[in-house]
Amino acid sequence: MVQSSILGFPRMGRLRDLKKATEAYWADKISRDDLLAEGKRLRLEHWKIQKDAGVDVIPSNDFAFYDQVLDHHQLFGTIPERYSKYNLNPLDEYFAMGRGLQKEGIDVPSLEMVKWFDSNYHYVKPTLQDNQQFKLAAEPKPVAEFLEAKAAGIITRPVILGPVSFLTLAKADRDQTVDPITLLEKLLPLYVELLSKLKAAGAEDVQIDEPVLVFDLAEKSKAAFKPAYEKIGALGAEGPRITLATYFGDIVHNIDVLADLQNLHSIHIDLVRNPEQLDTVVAALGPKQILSAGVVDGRNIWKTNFKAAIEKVENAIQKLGKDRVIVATSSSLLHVPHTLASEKTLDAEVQDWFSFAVEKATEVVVIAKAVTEGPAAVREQLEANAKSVQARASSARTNDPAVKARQAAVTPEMHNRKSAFPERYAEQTKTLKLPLFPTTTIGSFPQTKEIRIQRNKFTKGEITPAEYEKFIEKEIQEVVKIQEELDLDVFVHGEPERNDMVQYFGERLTGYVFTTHAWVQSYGSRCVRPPIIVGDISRPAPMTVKESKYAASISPKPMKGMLTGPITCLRWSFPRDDVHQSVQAQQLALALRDEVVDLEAAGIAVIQVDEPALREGLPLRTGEARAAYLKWAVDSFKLSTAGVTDGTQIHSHFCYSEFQDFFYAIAALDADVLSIENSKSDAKLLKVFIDEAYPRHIGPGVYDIHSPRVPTEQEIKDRIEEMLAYLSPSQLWCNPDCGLKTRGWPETKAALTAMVNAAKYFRQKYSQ
Ligand code: MET
Ligand SMILES: [Zn+2]
Repeated sequence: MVQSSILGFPRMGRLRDLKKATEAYWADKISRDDLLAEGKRLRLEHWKIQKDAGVDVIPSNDFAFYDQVLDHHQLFGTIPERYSKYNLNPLDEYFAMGRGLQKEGIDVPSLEMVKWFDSNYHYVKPTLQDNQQFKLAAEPKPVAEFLEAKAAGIITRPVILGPVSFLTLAKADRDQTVDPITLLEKLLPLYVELLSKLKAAGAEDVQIDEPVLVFDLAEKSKAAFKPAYEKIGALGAEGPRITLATYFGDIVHNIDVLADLQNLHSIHIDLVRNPEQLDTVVAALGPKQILSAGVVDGRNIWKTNFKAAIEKVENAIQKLGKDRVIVATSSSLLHVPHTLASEKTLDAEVQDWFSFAVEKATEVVVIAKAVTEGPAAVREQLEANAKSVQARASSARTNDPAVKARQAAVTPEMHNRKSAFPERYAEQTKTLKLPLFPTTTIGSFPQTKEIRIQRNKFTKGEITPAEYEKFIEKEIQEVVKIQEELDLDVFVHGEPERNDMVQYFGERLTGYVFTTHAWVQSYGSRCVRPPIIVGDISRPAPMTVKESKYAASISPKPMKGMLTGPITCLRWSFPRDDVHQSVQAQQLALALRDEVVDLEAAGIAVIQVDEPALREGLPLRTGEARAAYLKWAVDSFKLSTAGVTDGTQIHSHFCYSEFQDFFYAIAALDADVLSIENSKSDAKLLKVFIDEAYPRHIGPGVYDIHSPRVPTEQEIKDRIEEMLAYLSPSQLWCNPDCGLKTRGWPETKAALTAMVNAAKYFRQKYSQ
């Protein structure tokens, strides 16, 4: 019999129950016991959902109150002393590492959090010491959760992060120099101990995630697999059977590692992302080893095409036989929303195309049954599925001939500005007349409670569109007045009308749909609800011109139009899986190009196209895949911005500072002005701009907007002074790191006052 399996289930619950409980606990509104009980309730509910769906292999220890990687800190006793010294309750210590703690004389920042591979989930980086000791928790969470499920009559497969991935994803603590992978020998005994404990508790199977196998691994990490799994495998019958799971990429480039993993029970691979790796992996399996075939997408919300998925599994069965294949989700389902059943407002046509975690649980079961008993056993499901797949493929919503025709007519010239930067700059100076060290902000001003209340009223129909528009105009008037008082040089309208920088545009484009409950965890208790791209994208009408034009009409200063770029619109949505992402990006680019041209025609001479997600789209592996991505990503940006005349100044914004390995891409965008996050980084990073002789203008953020702390004028001056070591006075702009929507007004005004004064100081210094 071919079994069905799930690699991990989303833990937030149907109505983001975990988020609510966790935040209530942080706000002292519920007790620790209440929170623990809610966690337990959710775990049970999720196991039952999977069991009721008929899933054979159900995960445990996929639950976490904050982050599953952070859980391993407590599991292995790697809690830095700055947290452990307070002797907090373990749960509070855990949250202190995840989100920092400022309370009753304790003031400790969080550990670093970074993106989990190329997903929008963030994990807390394991942070290790030079003399790191490891100690297995007295009551290891994987054992506790296994027993909890067992007590409820459900036998699960505990999930743990493997030693090589744990150490490869780890870093030395600040001021420490240890190379984490060198700690392998010390860490391995804990895995052995944990696995024996799991076995003793009754766990026959354990899933060990080693997703780093999809990277271009450093030799040291790659070489760590052999000793690690020799040791783990040596447990033999004393330990559980191990499924080693990889996902989000292929492992063909590391295939030789499999030779050292032949004592493991099974190997899981992602056949949604990389179906082509099947043959290579099958050929490298040991004679009895089982293949866990990830054919149900753990990263996206589309209904699985049963026919295609069954073909993939059959293909594996042909080579291995039915006993050696398991049907699985491609990765944990952490990255998809809980259930489609919560969506009451989607229209029936598109609703039938989606499948969230609960629905995907049924999908693995149907596929497993189809290959075990033959298609007749699930004929009804297969027929319904084929119908829905067919309906999606031929729907007028997916295919817009006008969009396709427009894409076919895109020429190489459309990607380039009319002239090179020096000529453009000369034209821009004529109209903009900006001083040295021009000051500006990144777009949004504080989104006050009042703004949210009015937006809510408008969404619910409690106020008319005209009333809402009046309100927005009043907000714009206010921010214009404030910017006048602050004496900034390039104004913004403040984005009061935008709920979210992607959703706002999605709602004004065809091809997008929106959900009401489809939340996915981004980090800790924070969830996002990405819009879904269902079809060809076009712009029926201008999206931002009204607000920008209004703002420009009430001030003599240059007003910056503000757009979200094509790659960010794509990356922060659930993309289509039926056309390549480059095609979707180009459609977005064409829609935005029209907007840029319309803004210019409306008299907006400065236009910023934000691309904060450009870097995170980089493929996990270097080399060709990266170059290909950068080509289409850069082209999309250029296509969206190059329709204007030389006199229009194009800005772009990136809120991350790791642009060293990425410099060429940013430079290739050919934006007249870049603003980048920089206030927390070493100004030395800016050296790349001299080394590469960057010719255009740039505003490295002069202060951090993530905290309410107000920088002093002197701090900003020092910052600018440092930047001047790398950038010339004539190319430097002054701006914060990012938008100010999460800030309050008092600190915003104070910080911008300091910024403007600092800029004036340098302006004066350099104009003499
Ligand atoms: C995450 S980048 C945000 C840019 C946007 N224009 C803002 O100011 O909010
Ligand atoms: Zn930003």
